[in-house]
Amino acid sequence: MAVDTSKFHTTKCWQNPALHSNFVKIVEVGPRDGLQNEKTIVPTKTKLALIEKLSQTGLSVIEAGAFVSPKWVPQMADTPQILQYLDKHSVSGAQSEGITYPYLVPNLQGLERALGLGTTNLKEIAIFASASEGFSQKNINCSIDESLERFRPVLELCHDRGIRVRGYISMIFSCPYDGPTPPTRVAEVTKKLLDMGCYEVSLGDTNGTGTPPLTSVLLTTILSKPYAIPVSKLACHFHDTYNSALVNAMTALYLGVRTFDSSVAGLGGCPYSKGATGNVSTEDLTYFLHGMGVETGVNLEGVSRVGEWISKELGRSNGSKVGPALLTRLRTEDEKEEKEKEAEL
Ligand SMILES: CC(C)(COP(=O)([O-])OP(=O)([O-])OC[C@H]1O[C@@H](n2cnc3c(N)ncnc32)[C@H](O)[C@@H]1OP(=O)([O-])[O-])[C@@H](O)C(=O)NCCC(=O)NCCSC(=O)C[C@@](C)(O)CC(=O)[O-]
Repeated sequence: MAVDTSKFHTTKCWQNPALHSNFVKIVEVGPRDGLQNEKTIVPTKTKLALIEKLSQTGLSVIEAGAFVSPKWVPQMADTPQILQYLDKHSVSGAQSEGITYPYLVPNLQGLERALGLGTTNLKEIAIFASASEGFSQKNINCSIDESLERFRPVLELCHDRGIRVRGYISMIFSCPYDGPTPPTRVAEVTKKLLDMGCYEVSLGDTNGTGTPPLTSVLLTTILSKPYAIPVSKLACHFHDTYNSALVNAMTALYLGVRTFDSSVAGLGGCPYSKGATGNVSTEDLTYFLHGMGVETGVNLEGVSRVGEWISKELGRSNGSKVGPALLTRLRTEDEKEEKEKEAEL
């Protein structure tokens, strides 16, 4: 019997009747998570061009850099110049208006470096904790509890200055140093970050070892008592190392998550998690979400062109499957149209 595939395009098979929002916010992390692991230092002008190009694709949040120690992550040493540039351009009414550009901040020193620049464009920062002790030590040189204590004055100062704070948690499923991560540990750290004043917590599958059952168990644990964290406070940050980011996103979508992080061209990796590759690409995530009948506000063709451009600039292969396929199809269609026009003359 023939299958009527047209139904697949109209039936919102993911839609849980208890959840109403049909909009997903995509947080683009390419300029930070995507570039932080590049071996050769990417010129500041390339980073700025990337941010400007991404700013024209309908994305509403673009993580722009990290005020971390330049000795630890040299690639992020020019973040002050990036913040200053974006400040000037948003003030003069450039296309970046209405877009949030958050920066990673590991401690008070990082926040003070950012505030010391005297810009008006610092609207949001992100602090980053870990669900595993081993990664916490390797990444930020302290235990999970110590990191939360370091974040307290950061949150207080941000609160005074009206700066929103997002929280990240790394190694939500497993850690290369400590092995499997208990879901209750992730739930505890999530609750602590929210209680301290983060408006949202992004759950990071840093090494991409998640699967749909693991995603389901983790989210159900966080959403259920005794944690009972509202799903609107959660975002998912899936790396695609084992090619499972989209099926995990599907699982999270079904459970009500409406914010996902991704990286143009699938750029990225974490300097302190060996073998970790990039986030799910923004192109693949956008195509998948649009195919599910979800709105994102992101222009898929536009972001695919940015993915093609940055891959060439960095001299690496494009980590997106959708971007190159879509652009090839569009070019083939254009050529066909040209030939038809010529034939008519
Ligand atoms: C947290 C520290 C600073 C601790 O590093 P430390 O060495 O323990 O810090 P310290 O307080 O002892 O200071 C040592 C030196 O660093 C300086 N320093 C201290 N703080 C800063 C700062 N903010 N900015 C600039 N300089 C700083 C400080 O001034 C001093 O300089 P010195 O006296 O030697 O010249 C360090 O470990 C660090 O910067 N780590 C960042 C690592 C990182 O960026 N990792 C990647 C991002 S996390 C990630 O990718 C995961 C995520 C978010 O995407 C989600 C996921 O996928 O899981």
